[in-house]
Amino acid sequence: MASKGFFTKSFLLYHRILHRNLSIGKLYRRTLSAKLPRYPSQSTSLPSFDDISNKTLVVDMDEWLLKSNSIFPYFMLVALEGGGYLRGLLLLFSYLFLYFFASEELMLKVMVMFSFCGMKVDGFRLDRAVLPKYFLENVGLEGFEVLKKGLKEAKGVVCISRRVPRVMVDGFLRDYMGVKEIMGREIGMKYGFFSGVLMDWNEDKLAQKMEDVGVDVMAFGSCFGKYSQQLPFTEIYTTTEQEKKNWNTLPQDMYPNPLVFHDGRLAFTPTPMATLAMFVYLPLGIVLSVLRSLIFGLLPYRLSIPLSSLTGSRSYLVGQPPQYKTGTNRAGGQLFVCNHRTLLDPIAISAGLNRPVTAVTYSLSRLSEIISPIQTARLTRNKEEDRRRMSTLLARGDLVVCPEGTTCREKFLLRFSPLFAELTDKVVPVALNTRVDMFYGTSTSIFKFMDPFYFLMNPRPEYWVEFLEKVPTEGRSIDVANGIQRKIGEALGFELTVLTRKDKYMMLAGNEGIVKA
Ligand SMILES: O=P(O)(O)OC[C@H](O)CO
Repeated sequence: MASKGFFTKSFLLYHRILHRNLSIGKLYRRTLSAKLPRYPSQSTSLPSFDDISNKTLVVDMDEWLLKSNSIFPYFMLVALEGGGYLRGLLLLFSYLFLYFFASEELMLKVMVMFSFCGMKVDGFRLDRAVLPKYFLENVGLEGFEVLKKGLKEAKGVVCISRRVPRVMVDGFLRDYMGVKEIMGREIGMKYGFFSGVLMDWNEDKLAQKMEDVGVDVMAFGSCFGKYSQQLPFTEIYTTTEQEKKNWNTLPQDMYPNPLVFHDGRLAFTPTPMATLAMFVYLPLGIVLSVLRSLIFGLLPYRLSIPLSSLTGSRSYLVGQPPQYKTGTNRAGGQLFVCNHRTLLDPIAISAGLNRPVTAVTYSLSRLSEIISPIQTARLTRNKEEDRRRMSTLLARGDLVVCPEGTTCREKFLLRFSPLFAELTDKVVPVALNTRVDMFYGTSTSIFKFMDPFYFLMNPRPEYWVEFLEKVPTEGRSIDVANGIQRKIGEALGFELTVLTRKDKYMMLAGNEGIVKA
């Protein structure tokens, strides 16, 4: 009996090994052979899989979805936006120092340590507020098509990130790509803070996941070839970095969820060289920012505009500003309604008109109010009180209102709050646009009083101001507000949304955006 049992067990073991080796052999050949089902490098067509309803796709984010394999910029964003300039500088120097002799794994561990060590776990939102923009700009269209098809038709999709830690990719994959199952490396935590220690990639966890999923698993990413002996993939698709260079970048209009809001100061991808250039430029940027602030704060517009253009900034006036004087309509002044790009919008309008205006504000920091070169007046968010305040101001002179209630960096217009339409019989819509090349002049952080300085710190900040035809405010105020939103949207080529200030702050900062004075 015992020997029979022994033989049965031996036979089963032998069968299992043989079966496994045959499968491995098959996979191994596919992985090494030139006939490997490689993804066509210059084609947008998908690998030839038709019915995938019974299959699960495992997609390696770094190797399949992203065009560039360089992950330094994501760590620099965490270091700079989450930690500050000193942390960013330390990360940059350590990276440049280790670049020539450290292994990829050591570099990764050092980058994680410098970016995360000591950062608070609670409230870590960079994966939702800052990083998605940069990941999206690096998504390859060809790789994305596979993921999209998988999410639509396959039994399941698992996205894995073997290098960039899970806390960094979670927001991007979940909110913008629509992936629900995400596996990645973890970072150690202690007492509510990141320790900065990068945990090893857990191959067993992936193997376990695959076992739960079943046998029909298609893998996308070269790394899977190495692990084909342990993991039960039926097909492996790979690509090389060279091939990915020929991939197209995912166009913005194909983002599964549009990127309306994002946060963070940096307006460029912080590669090592770009970051170094930014640090070298920073002292000059600070001088420029102070100089430009003084120019606009102290000099009349006929001097400040040409002088500031000598410092590199540009303002463009599209079309003619309205030709009339203050006090010619029944309300006293003229009501200007604009979209909101930065805190400097009313100043840009005032410069375009070449006369002072008053701007109504909501949740503006006390410092911004004090240093503002034009008069500002607070709103309360109490409709009756705000109507009263705005009517009084309008009776005294020209008034600028940004009915979106918060700034938007991308080519979208938020919902226009309709109160302004109840104040006067005609309003002048103003379409505004800005361009920055190094720093964003808006934020949701506690340091938002720095916003205008950051805008003016850019090497070449630009403003476009376009005064549109006057619009009568007849009919329901909400229709008037929507009509003006549409007019400004058409002038700028921006998309209209019904999103609000609250939506923006909830998404980026996890609060309602009420700044304490
Ligand atoms: O800083 P934001 O983008 O919330 O906009 C602030 C508003 O201009 C305050 O009135």
